[in-house]
Amino acid sequence: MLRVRSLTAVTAGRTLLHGVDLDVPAAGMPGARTAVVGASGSGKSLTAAAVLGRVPPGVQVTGSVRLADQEVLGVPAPRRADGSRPSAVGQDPSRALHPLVAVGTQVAAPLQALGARRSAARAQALDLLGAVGFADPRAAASARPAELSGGQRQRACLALALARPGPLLVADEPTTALDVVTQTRVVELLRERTGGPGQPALLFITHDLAVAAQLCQRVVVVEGGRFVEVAHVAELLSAPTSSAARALVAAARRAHAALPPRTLVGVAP
Ligand SMILES: Nc1ncnc2c1ncn2[C@@H]1O[C@H](COP(=O)(O)OP(=O)(O)OP(=O)(O)O)[C@@H](O)[C@H]1O
Repeated sequence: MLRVRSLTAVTAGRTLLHGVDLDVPAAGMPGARTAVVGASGSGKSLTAAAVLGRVPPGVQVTGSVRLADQEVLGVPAPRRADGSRPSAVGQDPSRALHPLVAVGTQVAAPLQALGARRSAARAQALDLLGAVGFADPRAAASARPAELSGGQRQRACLALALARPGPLLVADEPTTALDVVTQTRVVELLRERTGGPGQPALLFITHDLAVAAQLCQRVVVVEGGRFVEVAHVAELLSAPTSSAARALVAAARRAHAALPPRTLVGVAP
């Protein structure tokens, strides 16, 4: 579904991404939920930005990003053909939400655009808001984004991204502003709604290998703008080969040990 080749990002003579390659298979195939994991500043968000056509000004990218067989490098997602337009949930939810429009109206809009009647779209939007963890979906639906907390806005963005059908969901640290319980719920939701037949594939960006391991079958480890290891999550946890992967595994194990059992499933003790 997604094929990135020789992706290089340069700014002011500094190379930020060194010709990286990345594949995310179509939903229903092994690896349809793939995580890019690395320390802060390693190049994760730039990779996601290149896939979404949102590279910051002053950063030049070269190489190839093919999504559903279309070359999309440098083309912002809204300007792409339907079949090659990914949906996104990111670190900064204010980018995705219109500040003046009620959240429920925003989540219902793509459902209506797909042909649902207004009342059906509204009901589905309430279901999605409930699924992302709003205890009172009606109150969330009638709120403007500024009336929500940062974590609530992030969940509203996730509901919006799930309402938009697409070949790929790019989720860049979508759980950072969330408490552990809500984080677990959002990870479960992403596992239910991505990667299966008829669902979008998932490119999941995180610094937290433990979260990636709960959700994704394949992990790509990034360090200093290079993709240093690609492995099945179980292989990576049991036998990491790069120093970056070993550090991530050690950090995930420490976090796992510090949290109650079952909070982080999928990471061996
Ligand atoms: N607009 C920009 N101009 C110049 N350098 C940038 C720009 N955006 C990112 N960088 C640099 O590119 C490198 C990779 O940044 P990126 O945002 O991809 O990191 P990251 O792995 O997502 O980190 P984090 O987990 O902290 O979000 C960093 O060294 C960063 O300073």
